[in-house]
This record gives sequence, structure tokens and C-alpha cells, in this order.
Amino acid sequence: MISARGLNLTFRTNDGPVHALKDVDLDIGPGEFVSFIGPSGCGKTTFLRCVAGLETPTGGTLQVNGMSPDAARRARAYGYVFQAAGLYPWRTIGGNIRLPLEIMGFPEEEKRKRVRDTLALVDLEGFEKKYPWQLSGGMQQRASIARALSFDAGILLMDEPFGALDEIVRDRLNEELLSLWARTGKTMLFVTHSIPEAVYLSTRIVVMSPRPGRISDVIESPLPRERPLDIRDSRAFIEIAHRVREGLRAGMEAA
Ligand SMILES: Nc1ncnc2c1ncn2[C@@H]1O[C@H](COP(=O)(O)OP(=O)(O)OP(=O)(O)O)[C@@H](O)[C@H]1O
Repeated sequence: MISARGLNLTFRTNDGPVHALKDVDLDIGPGEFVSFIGPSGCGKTTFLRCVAGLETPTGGTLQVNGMSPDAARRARAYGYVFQAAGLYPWRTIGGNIRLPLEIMGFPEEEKRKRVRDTLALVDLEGFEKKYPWQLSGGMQQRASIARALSFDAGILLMDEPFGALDEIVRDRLNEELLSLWARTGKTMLFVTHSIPEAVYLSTRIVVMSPRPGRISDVIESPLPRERPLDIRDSRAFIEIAHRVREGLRAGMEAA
């Protein structure tokens, strides 16, 4: 579904070139849940933005659904959840979630149903008519997830969507995201700074090293797809978390 070969991206800045991605090779199959973890500035967001066709790599090749990222973007192959919620302040929460559906021309009844369903999914029933400023930061972020889910793209790109939420809400959303993924079979690319979150959610964890961002380890999760939260106490979980931590440390030392 996503295939990167020798991907490089160097930004030209006034202070000289910034080598954000270096020789990234990665294949992601349909229905995988892949997390990206690494120190700040290692290129996780840049990789997601390349997949989304929002940045142009300076070397290598990248295919999304067998197309160029730009063609995939125009075909609305993905929903994107940013670090900041990015809701339009002049639209209600429901209006924000409706926006992509309006642009894509969904029938009225379908729009209403999808807004209702996605609001329920992120536990924001009853907030449809509120404005973003009337919601907490965490609730705004949940609304932005609902917006990305509403049009049912096959790929969901999530850039630290739960980073700003308190731990209890985050646990709940992690569980809901897994259940959503199990039900829909979407392909998930998920950036996080949290080792437990990466291990809990992923079928595969991509560990990245500091700039220039390279892949330093790719860990296949042996955990079953059905994951109650207390799986985090299991030996298998702790072992994977340990390997991620080691990968992060090795990357830092090599840099
Ligand atoms: N448009 C740009 N112009 C110049 N440099 C950029 C641009 N976008 C990103 N960078 C630089 O590229 C590097 C990678 O940035 P990126 O945001 O991908 O890192 P990240 O791993 O997502 O970081 P974080 O975990 O802090 O979100 C950083 O050094 C950043 O400053």
C-alpha cells in the first residue's frame, strides 16, 4: 500500500541544508498498524507529509496505493490527524466533521449519519452544535480524529494525535482506535513519542534515529491483534518495549 525506496529529503534553509530523511526503505501492507517513534526532529512528521504528498522527496521513490503521493492525495486516499486539532473556529464541531463530506459531495442523509457515527466513536455525542472554543484541547483533538475518519479513507495518517491528552483519555482512545482498526481494516501510520503507546497499538514499530532521520530498527509485534489494556503488563509487551528503548538508545549513540 505504501512503498518507500531510498527516500531522501533535504530542506534548503537559510542556515544551509537540513537532511531530514536519509535512505528510508519501507513497505507497508494493507491493514497494518505501523508506528513511528524516534527523538524530536528525526523526520517522523516529514515522512508522513511525504506519504501525504505535502512534501516532495529530494531522492528515492515513494508510492501510495500504487500511485504517486500527489495522485493519492487527489484520490483522497488518506485521512490526516495533525498534532494540533486544526478545527475551523467559525464552524461547529459537526460542521467541521461535515466539511470533507461536503467537499466530496456525500448525500445529505449520509453526511448526517457519518457525523453522528464518528462523534460517537470519539465520545463526543451531544457536542455537534458546539464551537471548537467551547471544547477542551483534548476534545478538540478527538473532533479532529472524527473528521479524519468521517470519509472512510483506506489510510489514516496520525501525527501524535493523543500527545496532548491526559493518560486516562489517551488509554481509552488507544483502545477505541484499535477497535476501529479491527472493524475497518484501515492502514494506520501513527507517529508517537510514547513507547507504551507504540507497543500497544502497532503490528510493526519503526524506530528512527536522530537527524538525518534513518530507520534504525523495525520491530514486528508478536502480540495478538485483540489487546486488552492489561496486555501492557505481559512479558511479551515488556520485551518489545525494551527492544524499542534499546533501538532508540542505539540510534542516539550512533548519531
Ligand atoms: N519546511 C521545513 N524547512 C526546513 N526544515 C524543516 C522543515 N520541516 C521540517 N524541517 C526540519 O526537518 C527535521 C525533521 O522534522 P520533523 O518535523 O519531521 O521531525 P519529527 O521527528 O516529526 O519531530 P517531532 O517529534 O518534534 O515532531 C527537523 O530538523 C526540522 O527542523
